[in-house]
Amino acid sequence: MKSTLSKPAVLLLQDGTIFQGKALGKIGTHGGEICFNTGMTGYQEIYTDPSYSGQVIINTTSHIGNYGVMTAEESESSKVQIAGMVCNEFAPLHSRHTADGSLQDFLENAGVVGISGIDTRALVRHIRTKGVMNCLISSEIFEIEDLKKELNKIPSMEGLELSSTVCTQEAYNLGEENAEFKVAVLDLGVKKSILTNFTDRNCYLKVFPAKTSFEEINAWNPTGFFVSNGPGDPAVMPYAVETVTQMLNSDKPVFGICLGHQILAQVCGLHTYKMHNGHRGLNHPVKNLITGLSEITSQNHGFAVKLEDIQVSDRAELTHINLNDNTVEGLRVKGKKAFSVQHHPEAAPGPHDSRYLFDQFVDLLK
Ligand SMILES: NC(=O)CC[C@H](N)C(=O)O
Repeated sequence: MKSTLSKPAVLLLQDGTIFQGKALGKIGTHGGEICFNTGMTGYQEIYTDPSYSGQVIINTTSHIGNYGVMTAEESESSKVQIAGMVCNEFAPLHSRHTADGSLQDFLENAGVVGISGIDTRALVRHIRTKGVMNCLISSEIFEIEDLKKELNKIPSMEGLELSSTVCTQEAYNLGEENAEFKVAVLDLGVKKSILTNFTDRNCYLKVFPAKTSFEEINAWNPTGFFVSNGPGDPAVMPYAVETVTQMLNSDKPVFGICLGHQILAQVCGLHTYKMHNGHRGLNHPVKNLITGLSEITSQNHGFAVKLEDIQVSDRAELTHINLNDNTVEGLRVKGKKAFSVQHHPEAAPGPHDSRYLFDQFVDLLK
């Protein structure tokens, strides 16, 4: 067993609560906003999803690491994005014939500081009651006052713009050049599997950095626009709201996922808010109000669009609702070929119930 895994570690929450456990990943000190994901599989996809930038992930499933990693195939971006990881049982050994390494090595090489041996049920119940907060994990500092000092340096997720730091810094193309449709992607922290869902549907892509102007994007002459998922607070991204406003004004089809949905909502004059606790998991029930059918969805968000705003909007119409807590899950823009969802139709990880939304977008491109 790696020696790291036998060293002690500590988790300090912003409200002063302390959990003791064992180190994993890299020996060090790191923190972020503490969030829980209830998915039972897909840890590698989660850790490499750019939407998790700045967040420490509690995996509520009881065993993590047991199937190792497939570095290239199962990563949602080119690096590990999470700010830390908390779990109950961390598997020192993995078993899967296609794995190319262990999760311990994967996290250690990525510089991720983690902690295992935590009663994740108690921890999640605590956060569910108190609401989302910052935390610090350390396997090198054990003095409470020193830990508190480090924790206080972590910024609040509310008011934080992160897309421009995690997105591509150079525009690039993906797919077959002679494909039927050309989709311009506004990269706010896009997941790889979203892009493959487009290229699998006869779309040639050009992926643009978050702060690219509409003029530059439209100069490529796309058939339609996609506004991606991504980390941070949607309320502090006026640049993206401006770009998507112009996308909408062009009358070409527009599709948004998660952060992209929150931006499209703001274009329609709706507001977003920070949730008491976000939605992160693979089994969240959502109802499509147009078809009357429900779908089981993959989710990862800490902000949401205000339901009261969309109920009185003359620009946006509610298309999907969350069956657990009646939060806004989807909208379409009246009189435009534009729609968006809060959940993740690409899944990765998660069920594929909502993949029809990619087909719906391709139908609009036609
Ligand atoms: N997956 C996402 O795009 C997340 C959107 C946004 N950062 C939120 O937490 O709500």
